[in-house]
Amino acid sequence: MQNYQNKELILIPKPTLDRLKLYHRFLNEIDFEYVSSEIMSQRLGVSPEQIRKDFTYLKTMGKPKVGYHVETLRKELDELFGVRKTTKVILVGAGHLGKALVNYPGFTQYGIEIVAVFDNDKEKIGKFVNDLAILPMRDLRRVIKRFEVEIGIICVPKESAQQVANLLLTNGIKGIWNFAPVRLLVPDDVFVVDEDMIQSLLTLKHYLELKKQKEKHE
Ligand SMILES: NC(=O)c1ccc[n+]([C@@H]2O[C@H](COP(=O)([O-])OP(=O)(O)OC[C@H]3O[C@@H](n4cnc5c(N)ncnc54)[C@H](O)[C@@H]3O)[C@@H](O)[C@H]2O)c1
Repeated sequence: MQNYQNKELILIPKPTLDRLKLYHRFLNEIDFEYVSSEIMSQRLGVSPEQIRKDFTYLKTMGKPKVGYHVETLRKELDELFGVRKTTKVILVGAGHLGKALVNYPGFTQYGIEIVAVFDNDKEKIGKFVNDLAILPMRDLRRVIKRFEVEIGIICVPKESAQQVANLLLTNGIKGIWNFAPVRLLVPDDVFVVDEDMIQSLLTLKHYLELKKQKEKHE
């Protein structure tokens, strides 16, 4: 029952949340004092009405003819996404993708710190990715406890993903960023976000196909 209540706490619908992330990124790129929904609309391709509606989820109100105070909006969105608080993360699967993620320097800017990398391949254990030594799976519990890790990233082949997820959960992880192309089964109080670049590419391919077909018929 309690698990269900946890999920109920998310009041902002997913499409709105996705747009708020887009606005957040945009606000970090500009150095105006105020920004209007019209300007944001021109730059982001979202209608001004939609932007104003999305901002009703925040405390900040726009001023007529001036717009929104950028710094206040930025702070509020930082808070919404927990950017100013550091969240400790571990990654399992130090392969092609796992290494690329560990090597990516951009997470820290958003309050995400990868504190350890794990793998079950004896050949890899002890080797370094960036400045992190690859650890054996038996160290999982100790590291999660010591660093109070909240999120686990899964970068193992799909055949091992559920088993790795189970291990993460038994050791106290409550949020999983899953890159394996498989639907993970988890209890209700655990959040899983699936990431799939292939799906995004297929969407892009689909749009290009549509465009080609349209041009053929014109
Ligand atoms: N979501 C995306 O857009 C996207 C893009 C690329 C790859 N992937 C997926 O990410 C995963 C990793 O891809 P890759 O190319 O890096 O693979 P890879 O084979 O290079 O790396 C996988 C790593 O996982 C380790 N591993 C396997 N089973 C394990 C277990 N039970 N416990 C701990 N470690 C284990 C392996 O030793 C290896 O180091 C795959 O599931 C792949 O399909 C997703």
